[in-house]
Amino acid sequence: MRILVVEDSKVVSRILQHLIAQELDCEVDFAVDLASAKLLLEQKEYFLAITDLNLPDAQEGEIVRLVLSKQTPCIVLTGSLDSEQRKRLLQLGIVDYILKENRFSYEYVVRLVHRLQRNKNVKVLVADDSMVSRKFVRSLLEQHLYQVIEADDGNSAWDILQNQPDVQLLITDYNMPGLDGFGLILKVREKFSREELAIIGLSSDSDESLSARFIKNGANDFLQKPFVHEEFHCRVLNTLDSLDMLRKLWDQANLDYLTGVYNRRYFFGLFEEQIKQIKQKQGTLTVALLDIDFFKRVNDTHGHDVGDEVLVEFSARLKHFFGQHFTVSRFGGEEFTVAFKGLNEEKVFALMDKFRSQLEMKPIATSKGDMFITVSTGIAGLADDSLDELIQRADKALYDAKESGRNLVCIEA
Ligand SMILES: Nc1nc2c(ncn2[C@@H]2O[C@H](COP(=O)(O)OP(=O)(O)OP(=O)(O)O)[C@@H](O)[C@H]2O)c(=O)[nH]1
Repeated sequence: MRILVVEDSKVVSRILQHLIAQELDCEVDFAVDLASAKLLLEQKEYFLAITDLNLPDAQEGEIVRLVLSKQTPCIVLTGSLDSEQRKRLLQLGIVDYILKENRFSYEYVVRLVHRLQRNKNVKVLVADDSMVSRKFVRSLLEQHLYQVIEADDGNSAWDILQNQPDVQLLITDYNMPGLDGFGLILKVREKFSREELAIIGLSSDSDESLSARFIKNGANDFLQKPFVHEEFHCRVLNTLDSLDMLRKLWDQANLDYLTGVYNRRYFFGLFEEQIKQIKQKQGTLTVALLDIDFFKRVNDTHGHDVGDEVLVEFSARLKHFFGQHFTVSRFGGEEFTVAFKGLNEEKVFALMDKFRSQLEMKPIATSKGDMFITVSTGIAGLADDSLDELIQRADKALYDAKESGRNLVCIEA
């Protein structure tokens, strides 16, 4: 990714250069006037440009028109801006303008660029029965490079969310025929948690209690129509930053830091809950407990880092083999579980034995060369006991597999 900075002040260029190098993974070209910016824009393709408004050879903001004529998103960084200039720039379709006021201004620029990089992969659903309003919101979102999907009422928004669960932000109007904004949010929050989907409510209704009601019903934020560009973008930016933060927190709490598979805490949280339903419906749950054989030798012979590499690749294989349909977790050290809902012990045995033999045949590539490893596995099916007791029974079967020579799968006796 390549960024163009057009700035005649050496101090500002240096600050930007420093912050970009620290925070962003991209290449940067600097131009000090319109002429050199023109040359660069003819030679190279830019993800976006950050430009000063007044340059030594172009005092009237010509640089903005030039950048936009190349279909390059443009952020204006300027010392001052009157309300006429502001209006004109927004109408031209710049991403945003930032006043050079203090260090937070430059940090905001970098945060914005960072966000724009990610926005290309962020889907936003806009639900509004007014086409004019929908198109306006779409145009604002597209200036910030989001992928935009439109729905003209609450019910079609709900259908889209069912089919496209990777939508990260829903922007919904209040008054819509059929299912209104509140009805939609209530339905959505039954299925999508705050880590999965963020919601911003919109309304032109003058009822002043609407914003609080939207938020109490599960929206993250609310915007009163008509709104100005800047407020819209700041709120979307903040909402998505909070979503990212929540997701990071969720990952830290539920995923194993080394291998990225679920951790013990997630496993117990999920199955303590599910076990009740499985028992009520007389369903089946089988757990396999896996332990890499002689793993201590890998660490002792090649070092802890190589041990880590083996754990990472072992988890990746486990996830690849089972992860699409079943729950793979790391319980700690070199011990893992796979939980199989709806499969009995015999079926799980067949799957685990296939995994075991594939692992034995294909060495793991590490920085110290290829390594053959094997795994022992114990299997137990849910009976009339607790999750802890189920794990203990799988552990006993694992002990049998180790005692019987390792590289084996055993079902509880
Ligand atoms: N590299 C690495 N090693 C770990 C990690 N967690 C635990 N271990 C090591 O895993 C090893 C487990 O060894 P043991 O429990 O003695 O078992 P083993 O050598 O696999 O032998 P068996 O299980 O009896 O086949 C120990 O050396 C731990 O230090 C980790 O996150 N990274």
